[in-house]
Amino acid sequence: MNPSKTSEQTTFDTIIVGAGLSGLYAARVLSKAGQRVAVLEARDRVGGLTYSQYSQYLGEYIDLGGAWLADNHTRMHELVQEFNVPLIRQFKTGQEVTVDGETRHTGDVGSFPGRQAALPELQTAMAKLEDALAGIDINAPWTHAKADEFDAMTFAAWIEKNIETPATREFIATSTNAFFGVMPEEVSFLETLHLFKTCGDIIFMGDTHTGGQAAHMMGSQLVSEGLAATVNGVVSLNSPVRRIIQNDQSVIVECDETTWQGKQVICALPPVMINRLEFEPMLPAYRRAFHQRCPIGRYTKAILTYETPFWREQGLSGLAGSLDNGMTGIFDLGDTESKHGVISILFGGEPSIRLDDASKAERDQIILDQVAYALGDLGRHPVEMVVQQWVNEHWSQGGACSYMTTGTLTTIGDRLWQPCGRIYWAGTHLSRVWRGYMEGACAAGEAAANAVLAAWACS
Ligand SMILES: Cc1cc2nc3c(=O)[nH]c(=O)nc-3n(C[C@H](O)[C@H](O)[C@H](O)COP(=O)(O)OP(=O)(O)OC[C@H]3O[C@@H](n4cnc5c(N)ncnc54)[C@H](O)[C@@H]3O)c2cc1C
Repeated sequence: MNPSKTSEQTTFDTIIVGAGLSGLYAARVLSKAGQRVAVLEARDRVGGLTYSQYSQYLGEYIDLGGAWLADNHTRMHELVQEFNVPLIRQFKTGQEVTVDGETRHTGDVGSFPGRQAALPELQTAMAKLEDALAGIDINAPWTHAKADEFDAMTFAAWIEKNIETPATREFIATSTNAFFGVMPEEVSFLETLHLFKTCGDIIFMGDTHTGGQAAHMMGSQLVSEGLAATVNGVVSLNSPVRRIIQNDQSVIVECDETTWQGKQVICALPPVMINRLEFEPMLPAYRRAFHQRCPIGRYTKAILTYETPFWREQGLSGLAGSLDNGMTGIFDLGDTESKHGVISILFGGEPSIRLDDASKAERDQIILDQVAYALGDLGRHPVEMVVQQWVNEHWSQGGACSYMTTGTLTTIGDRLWQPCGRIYWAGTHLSRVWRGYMEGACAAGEAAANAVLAAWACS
């Protein structure tokens, strides 16, 4: 797929930087419209934050990045069907577990076991949050009546001000850790509201019936591979982009040993990765400020495989959460007929921090301890265990979502979607639906491609 490694220029209509779902979806829209496209990817694979490995033991793919879909992830569902990617409804028969240190609380799925102290104030807290959410315009969150106040405070500050019970505070605080890999102390409250609003609401995001955790793929990277195979042009792997030069007529995109020319470029990278690129001329100050004020969250995900789904025999569903931030969540990845057991355990935001700098042995021990506390001691003996620490991935620097710090949305929010000359922007962080999710990545890619096509039609 790579053009020869020379300094020869290769000319396309649009150059797309990044072969994650967003870049590839943009490539799909442009290809269908008849454009010739080059997608340049730094890694030796497509898919970005979707990354699948084949398990010899299970005879199927396991996912170390994005996997779950809500029923209203329409673009992703179409792709899943088109590329025959296995999709399993979330198994949820049996009891749910909440661990608090080594103590295990059990209850019906959705009954918040172990969270009794949080429940009396939970309804009031949720009503306050819903109230704030109601005023958010997805296309212009900076127009909220309290935009300045909300953007000057972190989500943690809002929780502190509005929720009295420590247990309820803790419960609400887990949401950004879990859904975006971001601690409430790190993110603007206005930005938090926008993130939630693009996904529907906070309850729907964690819902296992039709919401954010309704069904999961076994092989999400197959979607990106399918998209890459249908690009009208080139997908060039091992091609880290270093510099983007634009003038009145065209853009030149430089990799280490190749140079690409196009009429415009779509940059489909998270801001932390855009910060590493050189632009000539320099990007406007507001755009540089945005990229500097939009870090990415922390996610570590592990998949553990067992001879049998032993927890089911004990009446457990395999769904588990944590009261003390020991981990974020455990999910059973099997279907009702599964012979083998397979679970996913996620450490998002705060729970991920203690894994980030741990040795491999310490990290694995923490993971196995958490599984054992939730599902029992048999959890210490997986047949296979694969761990992905996204903060330590050179070409991602974290996951799942880029988030804006305080004061960013209100100062530069209204220009986030604007192209800078011939440079257009994509990536899930710019989506108006399901920001931070695979659906959001596709939607942002589609929006950027449509903007390119609109400009093309006028030229
Ligand atoms: C552990 C984990 C679990 C998740 N779970 C879910 C889930 O269940 N459901 C869901 O919907 N979403 C989930 N997500 C989020 C989802 O995977 C992402 O939102 C989505 O894949 C992001 O796509 P993207 O194209 O915007 O960005 P990315 O996937 O980050 O794509 C950017 C691409 O650019 C490349 N790149 C970087 N720098 C350069 C450069 N200089 N030159 C060329 N290429 C470069 C990268 O290698 C990458 O391929 C999860 C993410 C993680 C990490």
